[in-house]
Amino acid sequence: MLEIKDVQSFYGEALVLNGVTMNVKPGEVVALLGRNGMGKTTLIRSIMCLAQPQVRAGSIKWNGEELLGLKPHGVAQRKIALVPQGRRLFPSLTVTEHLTMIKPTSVKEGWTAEKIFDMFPRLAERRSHRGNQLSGGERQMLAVGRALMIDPEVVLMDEPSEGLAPVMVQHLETIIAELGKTGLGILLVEQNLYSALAVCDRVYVMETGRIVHEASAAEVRTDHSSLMKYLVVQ
Ligand SMILES: Nc1ncnc2c1ncn2[C@@H]1O[C@H](COP(=O)(O)OP(=O)(O)OP(=O)(O)O)[C@@H](O)[C@H]1O
Repeated sequence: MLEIKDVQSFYGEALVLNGVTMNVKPGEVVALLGRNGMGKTTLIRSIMCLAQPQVRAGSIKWNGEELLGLKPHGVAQRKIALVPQGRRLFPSLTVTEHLTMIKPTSVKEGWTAEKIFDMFPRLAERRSHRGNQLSGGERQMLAVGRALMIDPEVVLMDEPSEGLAPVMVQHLETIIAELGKTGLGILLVEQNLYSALAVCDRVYVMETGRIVHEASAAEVRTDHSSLMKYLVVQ
């Protein structure tokens, strides 16, 4: 289980996360909602121990072990994967190379490039295409596939549906729901309430660096009037 407690994160002297407490249990799809600039990406970066922001208070524990102070590759070694905002692919590497640079083809355990291609047939068709030759949807599929190649127990997804056509968003929702059923924990950063509700079990809402609301997805589906002031409605 991922347990975030009273986290305060700074960029320079600017306090951006001000006492964030939340958790993600195994097999749970948890949505972190909030408008632009509220601190969602900062929380993801804090969990991954990326160089910025600086976490100056609180704890981020994974199965009881403190993550703060680790290097990002140490976080990844603990089976925590990131699908970053903007996908961050290598323009000159092929689809296959993006996957096999994480795990060589000789390793047959866990996720393999072939299993990723089974999940995303479109990527299989494009396996020899380079990062800069892919559409936005294909890039997002590859970003998810690449994250899975570390055989994660939890995946942090930073606005994976951003900029995608509605049909791609639906495809991605199906994949996220299926992954959740396999026992993977997923922290899904979203701005769109309805997109999050299509897949998640639980919802947190962030506003200016604080969690201002927590509810089960079932509660929010029944009545989300109290959340609307915090969210983008599309
Ligand atoms: N590298 C940085 N240096 C200084 N301030 C930053 C940096 N990155 C983000 N911020 C500021 O921190 C605040 C939170 O940003 P963050 O990117 O975490 O928000 P967000 O909720 O993920 O929004 P978005 O959906 O736009 O990504 C914003 O005020 C932003 O301007």
